Amino acid sequence: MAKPVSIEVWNPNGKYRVVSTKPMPGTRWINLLIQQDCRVEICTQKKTILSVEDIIQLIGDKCDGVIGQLTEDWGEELFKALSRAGGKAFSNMAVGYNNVDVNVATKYGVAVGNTPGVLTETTAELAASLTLAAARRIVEADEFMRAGLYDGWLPHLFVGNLLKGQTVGVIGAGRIGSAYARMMVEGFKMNLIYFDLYQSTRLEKFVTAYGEFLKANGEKPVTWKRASSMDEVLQQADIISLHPVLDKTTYHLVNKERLSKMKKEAILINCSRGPVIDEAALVDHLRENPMFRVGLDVFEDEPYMKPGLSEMKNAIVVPHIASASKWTREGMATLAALNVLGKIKGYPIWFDANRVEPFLNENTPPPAACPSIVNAKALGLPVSKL
Ligand SMILES: NC(=O)C1=CN([C@@H]2O[C@H](COP(=O)(O)OP(=O)(O)OC[C@H]3O[C@@H](n4cnc5c(N)ncnc54)[C@H](O)[C@@H]3O)[C@@H](O)[C@H]2O)C=CC1
Ligand SMILES: O=C(O)C(=O)CO
Repeated sequence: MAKPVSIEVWNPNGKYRVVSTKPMPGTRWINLLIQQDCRVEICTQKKTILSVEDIIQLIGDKCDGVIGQLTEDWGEELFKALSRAGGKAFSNMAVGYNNVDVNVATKYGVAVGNTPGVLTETTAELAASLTLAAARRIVEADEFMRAGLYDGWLPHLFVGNLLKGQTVGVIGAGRIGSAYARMMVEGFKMNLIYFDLYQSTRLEKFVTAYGEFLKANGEKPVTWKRASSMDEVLQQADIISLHPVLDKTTYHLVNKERLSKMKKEAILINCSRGPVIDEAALVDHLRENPMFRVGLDVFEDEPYMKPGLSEMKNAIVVPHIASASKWTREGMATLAALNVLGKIKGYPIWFDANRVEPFLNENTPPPAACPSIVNAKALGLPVSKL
């Protein structure tokens, strides 16, 4: 028998029981649920990653919906328990939902929500930060200063890479990949090469227009290219940033063979999901190519790193913080709560998951809709006409 899990309860007499497996930033999400007659139970257990058994306990005998985290394994056992407790909705507090078996959720009639859009710029900014930190060797230089090793300016001290005029490669030019590409093109006048299964017309138009602007001002225009294969990006780009979803097609997308195709002094950034890179192969590559650098926000076996990675001077590692700005995290909590609430109340699905701003305006009530339900079509849920 698993140990009881500690919880905090809001609005104990609410009609609908909604469980959040973690305390989440801000209070708007709690207030929105309470205003619509929900009893909100927040797990306060001091344990970073809850087990399936812990969550089954939290679900209990009656539960209308759950807000969960990307660290949790939402598969057969949890959706069965949720459905048995009368649950209709689950939402990840994340845009990525590779921790959720959506087919199983659909089988049990449970809607699966995610939180797109609100984290796009914040995540792209972290990818840009890692790019700059890797290009200019900021972490190494900081460690050097703190160790008291600086004894005067030297022509060769921490020489890194100039971004201006170089080529930035983006794999997965969706919301975040496109936002990152724009930052690097506009901010550092880099040329763009991207690979995605779909054409990103908006991104291409942006780079074209910015190139024309530069030309009109007597500067060298930036350019863009849609690559016909991922390898083309790896061979041509000086900086490569990974932004695809994690699924069967993107598991170990960057492996030993592909690493060997990249330039010896290239910089690789990953703010998508750890398993997109074969991390053991990456450690070998970093060891054999000291001028090759990486900036990683995500890891193959989080929270662990593959042996050897933490010793590599040419790697910058941060603990999955790409969406960690206050506004974004509060917004993610709000979208996740509204996904669950909307399904419980029988609201339709918002017409465009890429345009969720109306749900984030704190001065107006949110639309009566679920912001983003990934299995809406499979469940035959109606779409909002708003
Ligand atoms: N590190 C972090 O904290 C965060 C990580 N993420 C990750 O970033 C991912 C992307 O998020 P969004 O940009 O909002 O999603 P999105 O759906 O807008 O973009 C993903 C893009 O990947 C492309 N893609 C899919 N398979 C591909 C393949 N085999 N090769 C090339 N491209 C492929 C899709 O066509 C799409 O354009 C999320 O699924 C999540 O895993 C998102 C937010 C924060
Ligand atoms: O949203 C996601 O997918 C994350 O990884 C955390 O923001």
